[in-house]
Amino acid sequence: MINRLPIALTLGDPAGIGPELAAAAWRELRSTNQIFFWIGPASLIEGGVPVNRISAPAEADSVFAHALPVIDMPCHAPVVPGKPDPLNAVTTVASIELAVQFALSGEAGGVVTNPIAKHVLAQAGFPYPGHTEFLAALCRVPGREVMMLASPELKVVPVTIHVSLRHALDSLTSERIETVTRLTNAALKRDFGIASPRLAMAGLNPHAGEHGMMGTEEQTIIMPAVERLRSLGVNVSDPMPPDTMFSATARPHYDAAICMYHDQALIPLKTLDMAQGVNITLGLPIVRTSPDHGTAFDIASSVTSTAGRASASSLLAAIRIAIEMSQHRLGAKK
Ligand SMILES: NC(=O)C1=CN([C@@H]2O[C@H](COP(=O)(O)OP(=O)(O)OC[C@H]3O[C@@H](n4cnc5c(N)ncnc54)[C@H](O)[C@@H]3O)[C@@H](O)[C@H]2O)C=CC1
Ligand SMILES: NCC(=O)COP(=O)(O)O
Repeated sequence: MINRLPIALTLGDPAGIGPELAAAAWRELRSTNQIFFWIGPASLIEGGVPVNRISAPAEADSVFAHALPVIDMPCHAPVVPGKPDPLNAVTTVASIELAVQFALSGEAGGVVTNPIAKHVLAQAGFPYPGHTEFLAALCRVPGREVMMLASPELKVVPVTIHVSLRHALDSLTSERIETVTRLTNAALKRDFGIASPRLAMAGLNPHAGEHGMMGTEEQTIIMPAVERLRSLGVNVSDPMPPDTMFSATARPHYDAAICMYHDQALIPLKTLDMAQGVNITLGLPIVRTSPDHGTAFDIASSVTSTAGRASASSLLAAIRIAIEMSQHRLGAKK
């Protein structure tokens, strides 16, 4: 089955590597049917990549083989690569909003986001800690958002996301673990075609608490969630020692690891495979993926002066997975 619905790719922070990656991704995909369009300032696409301004996603299909389709959305302040300006936050946010609108209306197969700098948006008054929470609000499902990072070797899901470690510990509840695990289980079936998902539950403490000697959250918070999940038919492990559960011998025994906090999940994934890691938001009515890396201000440059240091591999993986997820969902509707 070929999905002809194009993917909407957002601007991200215009001073980051997003514009350069959009151009690189088009070069790589222009002769395939992995069609996407970019929502951002057409003037930022450089390096000899032809641009064709479109006004609706449906126009992307006929344009894509010859030029990068762009819904032109100018920035308010001059864009200096590597030097983010909060004045341009309004365009960054508007690009995300429009992409979500296209996905909700069925005009786009899904949304792929280029990286944003959280602190830059915060300086401009943006009230969300990241895309994940903002997208849930735009889709009117706040609190149901679940972040998954996926690579060919590993899928991880942090139960708590963009909060300090201290706050993450305080906000860890059996209810949240149960909700995140149920949504992950459902997404593995719906979006990845895994009929009977196997889930690994991480412990929180060293040695998963060592029978209560090194912490009791495994017994008081995590295990009650595990028992409830099992009563609902979810195939989930007891809390596993976090230091060994990501080893090469452990990984083949599960389809995704449920982790207690952001870095417990993202450190193993990015260490194993930052180049192909993809960030996926589960729990939304739309498909949303993103590269696993950030804005990389340290290497951002205009394409004309670039040394070509930014790799588009994670963005390409994000586009491919968005298309695959969209196909799974379209197939399920038939
Ligand atoms: N999905 C998103 O919107 C994400 C946004 N961020 C944001 O990015 C900003 C910078 O975060 P950092 O922690 O510095 O992480 P980063 O991923 O932007 O950079 C870390 C290192 O990896 C390199 N790098 C990143 N992407 C690369 C690529 N495609 N090709 C080659 N090298 C690459 C960078 O040059 C840097 O040395 C932060 O403000 C953060 O909020 C971070 C992660 C995800
Ligand atoms: N560390 C992952 C990250 O920052 C991505 O967050 P989001 O912007 O996709 O919510």
